[in-house]
Amino acid sequence: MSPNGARPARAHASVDNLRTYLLAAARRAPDRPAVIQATADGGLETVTYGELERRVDACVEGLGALGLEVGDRVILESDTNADAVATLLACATLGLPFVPTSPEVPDERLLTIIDSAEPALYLQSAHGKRTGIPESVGTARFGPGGLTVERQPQPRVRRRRVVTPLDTAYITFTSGTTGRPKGVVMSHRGVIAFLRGAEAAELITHEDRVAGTSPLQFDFALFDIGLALGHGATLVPVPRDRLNWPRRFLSYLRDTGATQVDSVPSVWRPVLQHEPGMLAEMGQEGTLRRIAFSGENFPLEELRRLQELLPKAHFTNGYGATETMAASITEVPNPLPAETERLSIGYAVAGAEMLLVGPDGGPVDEPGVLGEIYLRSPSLFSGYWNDPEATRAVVVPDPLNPRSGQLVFKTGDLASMGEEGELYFHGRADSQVQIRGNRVELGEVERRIGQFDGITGAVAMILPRPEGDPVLHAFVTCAPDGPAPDAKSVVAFCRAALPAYMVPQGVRVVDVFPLTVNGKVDRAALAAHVAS
Ligand SMILES: Nc1ncnc2c1ncn2[C@@H]1O[C@H](COS(=O)(=O)NC(=O)C[C@H](N)c2cccc(Br)c2)[C@@H](O)[C@H]1O
Repeated sequence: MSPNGARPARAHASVDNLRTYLLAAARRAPDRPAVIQATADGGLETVTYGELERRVDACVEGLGALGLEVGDRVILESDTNADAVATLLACATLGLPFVPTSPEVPDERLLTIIDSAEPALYLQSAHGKRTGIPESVGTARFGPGGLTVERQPQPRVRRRRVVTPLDTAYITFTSGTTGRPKGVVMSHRGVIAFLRGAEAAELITHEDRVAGTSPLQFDFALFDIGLALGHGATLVPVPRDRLNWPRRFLSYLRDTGATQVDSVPSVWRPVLQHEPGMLAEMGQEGTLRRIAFSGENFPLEELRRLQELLPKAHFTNGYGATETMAASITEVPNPLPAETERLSIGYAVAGAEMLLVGPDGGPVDEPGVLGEIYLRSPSLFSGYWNDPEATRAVVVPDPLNPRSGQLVFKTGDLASMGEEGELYFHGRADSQVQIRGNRVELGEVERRIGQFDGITGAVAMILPRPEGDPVLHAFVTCAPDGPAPDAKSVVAFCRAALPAYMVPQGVRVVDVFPLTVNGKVDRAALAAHVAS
């Protein structure tokens, strides 16, 4: 087929594509607010669905003139805002996978991602500060008026004529805990399948204002964009400099009229510590209708405190991995019953199903027995970028029907089943370790330590030792006004309630828990504490 040098391929309006799905509201109600965001001078501005679509098309025109081929990667570096959304929707329109990243990602990590993804183009906003992009990559800046090209991408042969639902919407590089970061390749069909499944959870209506707090490279941010725009609601991206100051964070939520806040659990820690009063006031105002969290366990003591301050709000536990965007969205009772010791991750979203598989590879049917979660889902990713071996390890034949050709996602998470088949998360399979032949339940150690007077948070982990058994260590944060607990009392407190092998050898007080760029507790950083 002769190269289609003429005009770029586009997604047909009736076919699943992120742009079509997320701008549907633009057709129905162009004047409704799509994004409410901070302006440079500290004010707020509203971008309507009609204006958003105009910005998308301006960017499509700029991108379309660069001669890129469907599948060519575009690095998109930005905080979450209307122009970033317009740019990623423009990429979607042309079948250009965007690789989201954000200004606080270190240079060498960005270069690793560029080295792996071999992008055609690197995009940042008009005031982006990144330099040092390799010569082989084109560079441009995006803004409300479209693109300003600085360095043309290298010419490519264009063969593709159609953008299909199976084409890649984005590739997000996970901070792979081990070695090289893995690029999760997600198709338009996969993303939209999850967003449609999430609609059945009826989290929001078109009147909601969803505050997003995750950096663009974390697919929680992409979920926030998809959830808000997919419902014709309003996205309220929270600027990074607001997140780090509890009072400013809460003021921003109040000023923008946010009705839902999506975040990892750690976002609430400083708010609970420094501004419980202001949060309680907002709880009484009733504007904040829902708190949705994902990414890791929400420590129950912290969750209970948050619920006390927001007695009218709904709480939602979102569980799942980037490889399927997510898996389940579960309402958390408010208040949490006193006897609850573990949050439910419920059932997979509509159209998907979680299965527990035992060590023998067969299904786990009885309640209370641990198994690994396998997820059957139309939002299954296309594979890890350029890593078929890693892909084959987690995209596996359906254990219930291996001959069918059906593939499921092997999550690496352990869970047990309740009486009605709802699941309870028990941690990562690869973080389950034995101490003297006994499986250690880190969550149980953390829960026990969290009950010690004056301790506000606990993280337990197993540290390998060059010789002999791995060692169980605990890190704790304490109430600022209370006395720092001494390690011996904490160890004794654990010994009184836990089997010997689950009693930490070392207990170390830290001011705050270190966090990864995505806001999860950075366990590697804590482990380095001990090694130092
Ligand atoms: N709710 C939990 N309780 C406990 N452990 C959780 C929860 N959510 C995850 N995890 C853990 O994090 C792993 C996965 O990490 S990830 O790939 O970075 N993805 C994520 O964290 C976020 C996830 N893509 C996502 C994105 C958008 C919306 C939702 Br709704 C969920 C899972 O395999 C779990 O081990």
